[in-house]
Amino acid sequence: MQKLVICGGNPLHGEVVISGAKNAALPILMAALLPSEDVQLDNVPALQDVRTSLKLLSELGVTSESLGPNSYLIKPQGINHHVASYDLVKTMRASILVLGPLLAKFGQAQVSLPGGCAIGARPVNLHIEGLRQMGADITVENGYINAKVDGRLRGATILMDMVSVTGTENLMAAATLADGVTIIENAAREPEVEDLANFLNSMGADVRGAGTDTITVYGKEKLHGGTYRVQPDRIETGTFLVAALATGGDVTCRNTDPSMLDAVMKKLTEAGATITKGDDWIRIQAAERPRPVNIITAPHPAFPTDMQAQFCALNAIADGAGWVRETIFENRFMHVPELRRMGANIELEGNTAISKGVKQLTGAHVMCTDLRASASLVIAGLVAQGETVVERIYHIDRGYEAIEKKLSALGADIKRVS
Ligand SMILES: CC(=O)N[C@H]1[C@@H](OP(=O)(O)OP(=O)(O)OC[C@H]2O[C@@H](n3ccc(=O)[nH]c3=O)[C@H](O)[C@@H]2O)O[C@H](CO)[C@@H](O)[C@@H]1O
Ligand SMILES: C=C(OP(=O)(O)O)C(=O)O
Repeated sequence: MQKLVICGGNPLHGEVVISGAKNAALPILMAALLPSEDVQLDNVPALQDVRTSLKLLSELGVTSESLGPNSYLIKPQGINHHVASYDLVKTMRASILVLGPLLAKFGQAQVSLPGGCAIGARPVNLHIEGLRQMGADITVENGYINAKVDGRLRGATILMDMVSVTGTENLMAAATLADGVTIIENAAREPEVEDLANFLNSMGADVRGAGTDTITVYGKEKLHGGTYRVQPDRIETGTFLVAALATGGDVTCRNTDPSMLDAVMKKLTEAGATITKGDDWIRIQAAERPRPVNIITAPHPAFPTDMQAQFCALNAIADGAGWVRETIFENRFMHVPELRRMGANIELEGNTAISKGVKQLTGAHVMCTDLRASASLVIAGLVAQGETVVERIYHIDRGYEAIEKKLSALGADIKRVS
């Protein structure tokens, strides 16, 4: 099994090019089965989750052709199978995003229940309830969601009980081929939802209001093909910004979008960073030991849960006490015991991680438990004294393209070993 070996202590300096967003690319790939013509997707990140998505699509009968390292031609004409099996769904929860598009286009879908994962139970009841309101007949048996509808899904007004990102995306994508108008209330406002809406509209869909809490979709009989560029990854950007500040560096993230990162940049500034930005870049300069910050995760535009683990690593070395409260997932502090192995002084009280910053972390063997927990361990390794060995890095490869290469180019001493 591969590991990352990091010798900490080098401040990060230079420029890093940000990849396309995992959490935008995955729903877009699944929605690429909706049209009746080919779709070209650009700026698709080279990630394990993308390879899993292409495999899932290929099992359905979608063929894809690589047009370069980050571009694919998706050909949805050959779909002859409507089942997303447990073997693939268990490795990537976002597989659930195939449910809405398959049902809308073919009137049937069988998708394995994703089940719980390290960060929480993560049920999909809102996806199922919304599709039922659109006329689908859905049963859950033997670990599979079996969905069918006679004819087309029907437009409906759906009030979501909770804000759900993939729930909103599944219903929005399904609604593009429904008969009539669908209104999704209490919709997620995450930038990835907007990116999916823009992609759907580029194929002739009529989706309005994405980025607000009410999305209206005017259903069409069919969608056409096209070309679309996936938005930059705001979480990868945020991760590099935190790594730069933690190491006392000076880093510019290129090919990104600062408008998606207000809450993160606010906390970085509170932590003592100087931030400058342009339309598609952000520069962070560290001046002193980071100051501690207090964070509450919440749906966009508030602070993203996908960035809290990285800030736990930052607070661990900050000059004073700070806390991080997680309100989205019930078990998203798996990184804390690992950070403690490196000398961090962090206490867990319910859903809050309270940290008393230490001057120096020390290298240790640590283990990844989930994607962003892995990122926090890498950041801790970059600042720790001595060698840190990060194990089970398949988690990090789900969501960070060539992380060790990008960090090495910024001056980090990091290598991947088998
Ligand atoms: C592929 C992708 O885009 N993943 C992101 C997406 O996950 P995902 O879309 O799975 O997360 P949700 O927004 O759905 O989850 C938010 C909360 O709602 C709950 N819930 C959700 C659906 C449902 O049917 N019932 C229910 O109770 C969840 O358990 C969780 O407590 O948004 C999360 C929250 O920003 C991010 O951390 C993930 O990186
Ligand atoms: C939790 C995440 O992803 P997923 O929903 O795919 O597990 C993430 O991107 O941080």
